[in-house]
Amino acid sequence: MSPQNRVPDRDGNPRAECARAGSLSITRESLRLLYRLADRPTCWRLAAAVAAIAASSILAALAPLALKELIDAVAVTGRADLGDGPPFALLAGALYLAALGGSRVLAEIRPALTGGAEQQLAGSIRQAGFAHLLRLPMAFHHDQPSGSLLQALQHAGAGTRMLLMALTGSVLPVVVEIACIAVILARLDQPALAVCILLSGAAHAVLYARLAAGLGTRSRDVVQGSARSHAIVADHLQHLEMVKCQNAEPDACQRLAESTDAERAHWARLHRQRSRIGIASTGIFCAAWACSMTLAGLAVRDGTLSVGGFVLANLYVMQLVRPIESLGAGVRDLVQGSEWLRPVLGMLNQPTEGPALTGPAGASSGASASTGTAAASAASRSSPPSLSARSLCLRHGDRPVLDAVAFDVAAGATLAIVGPSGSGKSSLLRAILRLKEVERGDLLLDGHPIADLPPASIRQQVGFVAQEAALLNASIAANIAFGNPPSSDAAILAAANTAGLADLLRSLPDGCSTFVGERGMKLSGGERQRVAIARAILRRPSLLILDEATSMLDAATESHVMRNLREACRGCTTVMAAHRLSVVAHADEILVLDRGRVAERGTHLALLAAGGMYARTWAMQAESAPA
Ligand SMILES: Nc1ncnc2c1ncn2[C@@H]1O[C@H](COP(=O)(O)OP(=O)(O)OP(=O)(O)O)[C@@H](O)[C@H]1O
Repeated sequence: MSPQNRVPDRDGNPRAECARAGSLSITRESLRLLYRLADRPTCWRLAAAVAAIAASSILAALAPLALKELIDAVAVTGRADLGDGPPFALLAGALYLAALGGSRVLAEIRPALTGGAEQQLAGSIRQAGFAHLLRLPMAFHHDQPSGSLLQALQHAGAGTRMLLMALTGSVLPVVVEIACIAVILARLDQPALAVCILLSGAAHAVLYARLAAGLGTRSRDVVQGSARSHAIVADHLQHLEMVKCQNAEPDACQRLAESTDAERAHWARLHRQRSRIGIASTGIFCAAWACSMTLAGLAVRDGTLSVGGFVLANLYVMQLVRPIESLGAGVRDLVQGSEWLRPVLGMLNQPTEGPALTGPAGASSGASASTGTAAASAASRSSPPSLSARSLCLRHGDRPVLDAVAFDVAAGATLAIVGPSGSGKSSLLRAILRLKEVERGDLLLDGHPIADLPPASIRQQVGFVAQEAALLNASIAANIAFGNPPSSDAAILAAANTAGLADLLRSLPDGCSTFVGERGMKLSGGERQRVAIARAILRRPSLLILDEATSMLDAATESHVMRNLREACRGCTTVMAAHRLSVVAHADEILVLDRGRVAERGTHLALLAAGGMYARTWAMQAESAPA
């Protein structure tokens, strides 16, 4: 299957094989995944739980045998002989109680053993899912609401618990118990009775196999519905300011209400399907019980079965109710738990961008990070790469974005990309970072096709400042240090000062320790951009990529920050996109993009002299600039 086919749909379910696989194969895949993730203590705990379950089930199955002996002894002597010595009836009674009690005690030990295993596996699956999500290409994330991904990770934990509960609490004990009962019933030497019970078992198997498929579909609908609702909540919370300014709170609530209604309908269908299985199971049991008792009664009348044997047959048939009900519940939970895990399995089946780097983030980009000023850090960075493009074509889905773009940037030189909005500037920068794959042509880093280089090894040498500064809900210092080699407070402060944050930090009571809020909402747009620039400076990149990095700064601050940035990253190869042409005037070459094609190229002065698109834009901006 080609990678494109593995891109997920908008409902949170990958369009990979996983989304089409039947419930049974999803259950198999879920169990394989849990097996891979189980650590040694969990394996031991589960092995002990299985042993306890098997012993409990065997004791439960044997208990009626002791009762039969007790009843037969009483029936033969007419009374339970409590006279001389330990009588047989007393022994049989004691064994009956011991078997019942032992079975219960062992059954109670199971949750204590499986509880720890459930916690470990649920935690590990979330960890594995999150780690994998981070390594999936941006194309996956562009098509996937983050709320539904979050919900998929949560469902994975719940699904894991449900699967383990179903296996260790229902399916496994019941299978052992039914096997024991089958052996005992066979030894009663009542073939008609045995056939009757076997037929009932077969009918149940057919019932579960047929209804489990329907249950899988209903469970999948519930999971998708819930993912949709989560995506709606996350989407509106992330854009709360816009929702408020649009007075759109009722619209947002309405969207969630519609999704919740659909979800409720899916749940109702799931519950109906579960009830259908339960009712059909009870019907089969009643028919089997009526047949068995009729046959056992006839055998007692004909003298081929003792009274104890009749009671035993009755007990076992009755005792089959609970296991068969448990088995039904177990199968239902197994199917449902697997469906809860399906989205994460789908995610884990998606091919990642390439191997992640091991060791601390940015570790190789310079070990002397902890002390330096910007100048010292510039000296310690690895040598800058050259960058070139030949006939580069790129598309987003069916839309061509770049067409036959070519350029050469020597090591340490600066290439600027300008052009109207939507002309493909950001897409080109993302192609260099391998956040977007090239469709045709070559993009070469130091002569190596970027498509052949692991994304992590490219990004390790890059300092990237995006159009919208991405800040985590942490302190300013933590945001500057994020993903960079371990740095001292002095180095972080130096980077912040270089990025023009000195005045801001002085004005904040907590300085660099000030929390910036979710997505940096407690800072202004320009402050967020400067924190992102400080992060890039601290990285001591050999390749600097700036996408409208200073678009939110006033002209004076922009010129000050850009001067500092050039000084701090002196010697870096730089590729920058900007609308404000004054920012790119110093570049060694300026590429003017128009609808994905290179319309003009040259230095600032050459482009002005050419009197084309660049010169017209320059004149327009000069006119509107404040004196
Ligand atoms: N993930 C995406 N999926 C589909 N189309 C996209 C995606 N990202 C960008 N595009 C489209 O690609 C085209 C180029 O976008 P790009 O962001 O590269 O332009 P730009 O020159 O950087 O624009 P701006 O100056 O406004 O930032 C646009 O028409 C845009 O709609």
